Amino acid sequence: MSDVPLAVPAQSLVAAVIPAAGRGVRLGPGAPKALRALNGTPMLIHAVRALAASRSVSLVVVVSPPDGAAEVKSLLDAYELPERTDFLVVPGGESRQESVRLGLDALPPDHGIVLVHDAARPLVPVDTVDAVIEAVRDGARAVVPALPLADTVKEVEPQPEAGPEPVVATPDRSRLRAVQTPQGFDRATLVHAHESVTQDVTDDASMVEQLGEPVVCVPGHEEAFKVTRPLDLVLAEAVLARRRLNDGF
Ligand SMILES: Nc1ccn([C@@H]2O[C@H](COP(=O)(O)OP(=O)(O)OP(=O)(O)O)[C@@H](O)[C@H]2O)c(=O)n1
Ligand SMILES: C[C@](O)(CO)[C@H](O)COP(=O)(O)O
Repeated sequence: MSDVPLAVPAQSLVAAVIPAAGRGVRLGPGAPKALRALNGTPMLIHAVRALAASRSVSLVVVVSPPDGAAEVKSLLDAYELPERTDFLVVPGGESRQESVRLGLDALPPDHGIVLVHDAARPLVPVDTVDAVIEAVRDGARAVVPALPLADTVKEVEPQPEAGPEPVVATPDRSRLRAVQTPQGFDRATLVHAHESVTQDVTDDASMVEQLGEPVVCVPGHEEAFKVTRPLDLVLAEAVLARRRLNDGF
């Protein structure tokens, strides 16, 4: 366990860091993934609106592609966003982990709760954002939204060449969860994790786990899926179309 004291008063301000510096290699050729359009609006703007929809989030720090800070600032100026929320843009790094750290470095001192949310999860519902914040306010150091798995999962022995991979094990699916973002943290715990863990990780909560600190899951949401491959764009636009129908415009 770390000796970082837990100090999240009920009225702590909440900041969201949105890593958006990835190239989107798995999506195929084109602009950096966060800047590609979903129904005519950049994915990043959908993600920023999704986080700023929470009345608890007073600051959003966007971590832009390394040479894209000016373009991202122009986008934030061009699209309608809630006036109660402040926005900052900082250039990102080579890995998601580095981009998140650069976002954390830019936070002003007065925000005690930090959410980290992938720009690539543009459709997360506000109820999921609020559930994560509430769990941190209730005393958790690290909170991840998560869903049970729909598929059986096999552990395999990866092969150097393409070809059949021997199965090593079939983990008990009932104990596995697919985790999403926003992941929510007591700020001091997350900063300490980013200062201490040097190993490559794929999410922020696993850095907190490496400190020996508890991480808890709250229910995630199907619409918080990550836009990773081309088919995910089709799904995202279908979700937006369904929302427009449900909203009656
Ligand atoms: N150097 C990086 C790499 C990723 N990300 C961000 O981390 C989130 C999750 O990453 P992922 O979905 O893997 O995005 P990409 O790295 O862009 O995708 P790919 O691996 O296909 O290139 C995305 O919002 C992405 O912009 C980032 O800020 N900085
Ligand atoms: C952080 C994350 O979205 C949680 O599921 C995921 O680990 C990011 O992985 P990626 O391969 O960098 O997209």
